[in-house]
Amino acid sequence: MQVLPIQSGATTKECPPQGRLIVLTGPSGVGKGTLMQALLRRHPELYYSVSVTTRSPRLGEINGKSYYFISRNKFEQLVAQGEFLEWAEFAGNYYGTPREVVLDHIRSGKLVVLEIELEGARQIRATFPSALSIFILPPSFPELENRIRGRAQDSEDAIARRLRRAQAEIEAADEFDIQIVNDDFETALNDIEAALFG
Ligand SMILES: Nc1ncnc2c1ncn2[C@@H]1O[C@H](COP(=O)(O)OP(=O)(O)OP(=O)(O)O)[C@@H](O)[C@H]1O
Ligand SMILES: Nc1nc2c(ncn2[C@@H]2O[C@H](COP(=O)(O)O)[C@@H](O)[C@H]2O)c(=O)[nH]1
Repeated sequence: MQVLPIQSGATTKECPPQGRLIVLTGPSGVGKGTLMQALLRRHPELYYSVSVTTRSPRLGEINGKSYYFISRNKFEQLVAQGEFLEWAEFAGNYYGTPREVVLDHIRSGKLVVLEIELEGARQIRATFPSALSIFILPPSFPELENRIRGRAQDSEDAIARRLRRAQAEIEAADEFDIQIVNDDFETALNDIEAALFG
């Protein structure tokens, strides 16, 4: 049987060839989460990896669905135990992708989708060369700021930190397999579908 090596951190495992890791990345506020939710509604067969974070829940966010919300101490403990496929600090908080559950779903043949920031996406590209990585771009920087502010869920300080980081993130777009501009939402969603399903 043909096998696909999965390289994840220090370990190398094998799994059947049909599973695949898909990474959606791009600056904060560009619309990754909204696109992801729409994609999951259209394709319930996709497995969405719920991340772990030390950020406080926003209004309406549900533990275990939006994120697993944990303390910094607990997060650092999980890092030391090698529990993350990738992790990064972003705008003052930690974020990470649980390792085993994602590997299990890839092994069982699922398309596993991650919605993560730049540093984590780079880690995945390095450890999973076969992953498909999609970078979502805003139509313009002022529009990105409008979207972050329009979401009205972050403090002024958090918005400033996210915008400061966004410029460098946008400059990294070419590192990834596919670049999609999220101007018209339906067009961007169709472009993601085309990248995933041909
Ligand atoms: N094509 C679009 N046109 C206009 N507004 C959009 C578009 N796509 C998303 N938005 C809006 O932009 C805001 C930010 O979107 P979203 O929260 O999905 O961004 P994000 O990239 O997931 O941010 P973060 O990385 O911080 O979680 C939301 O209010 C969303 O409704
Ligand atoms: N490296 C990782 N980044 C992640 C993960 N889960 C989410 N994110 C990204 O963090 C920022 C901020 O998210 P927010 O919910 O606080 O707005 C955003 O770019 C997310 O895509 C993860 O597991 N690893």
